[in-house]
Amino acid sequence: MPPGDRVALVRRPGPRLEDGLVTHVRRRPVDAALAARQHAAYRDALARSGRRIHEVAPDDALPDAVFVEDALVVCDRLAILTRSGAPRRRAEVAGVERAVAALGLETARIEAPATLDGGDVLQVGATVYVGLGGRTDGRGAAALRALLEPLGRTVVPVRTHGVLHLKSAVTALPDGTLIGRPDAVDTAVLPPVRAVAEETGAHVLPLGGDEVLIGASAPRTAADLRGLGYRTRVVDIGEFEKLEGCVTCLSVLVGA
Ligand SMILES: CN(C)C(=N)NCCC[C@H](N)C(=O)O
Repeated sequence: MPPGDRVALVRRPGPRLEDGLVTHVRRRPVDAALAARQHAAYRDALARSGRRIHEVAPDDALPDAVFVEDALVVCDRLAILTRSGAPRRRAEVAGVERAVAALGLETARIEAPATLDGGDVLQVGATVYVGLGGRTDGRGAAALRALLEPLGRTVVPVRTHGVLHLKSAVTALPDGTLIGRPDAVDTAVLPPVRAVAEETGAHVLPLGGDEVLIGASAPRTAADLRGLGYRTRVVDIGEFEKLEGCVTCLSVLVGA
C-alpha cells in the first residue's frame, strides 16, 4: 500500500445474509437484494469520501462476513486478525487475511483461547478502548495491549452491558468526543459520552476532516451533528441494522 493511500476494506453480503447472528434484537426478515443495493451505496459513499475500495472476496457460506470490521483491527501498518467470541464467525478471518496480505500490511493475530471482535475496538488518537462483553474477553484485551503498546497506544478495557459490541454503544467524532449510549458502558473509565437522540445515532464513522458517515435511521442525531459543524454523509443500511450491524461494521479504514 503506497504512503498516503486511503483504503476502505469491505466485503459484499451474500445470499445467506438473513442467517446472520442476532443477540440483542428480535429476528426480522432480511431482503438480500435490498441489502446488496444498500451495500453498493455504502461503498459508493466511502469512495466519494476519497477512499480506494479494496474488497475481501465474498464467502456465501459465511452470513456475517459482510461485517468485516469484526475480523480485523488495523493500527498504523499492523493488521491484527481477530478471533471472534462467536465461534461461528471465526472462519471469516481466512479471506480477510488474504486481502490484508495484498495490501502489504504487517500481520499479527489474536490467538486461542483469547477472543476479540473488531467491533469492540474503538481507536481515539493514541487511546484504544476495548469493550468487554459477550464477544471480547480479558485475554483478548490483554493480547491487543501486547500488540499495540509497542506502537505507542494505551489500551483501556471498558465493560459493556446489553449491547453486542462497544461500538454498538459508543463511537467517536473526528475531534475525539465520544457519542452514544452512556447507559450501556462503564462510564467510570471513559471520558464523557455525549448522549444521542436515537439508538442508531451512537454509530458514526469519521471519514476524514469534519465529515462523518451516519445511518439514515438516525436523522435527529445527524441534524445535531450538523449543528455542531460536522458534515454528515447519510447511508441507508437498514437491512444490516436488522442484524445488529451499523456503519462502522461494514468496513475497515486503512490509512489516514
Ligand atoms: C459494531 N458492530 C455492531 C459490529 N462491529 N458488528 C456487528 C456484527 C453483527 C453480526 N450479526 C453479529 O452478531 O456478529
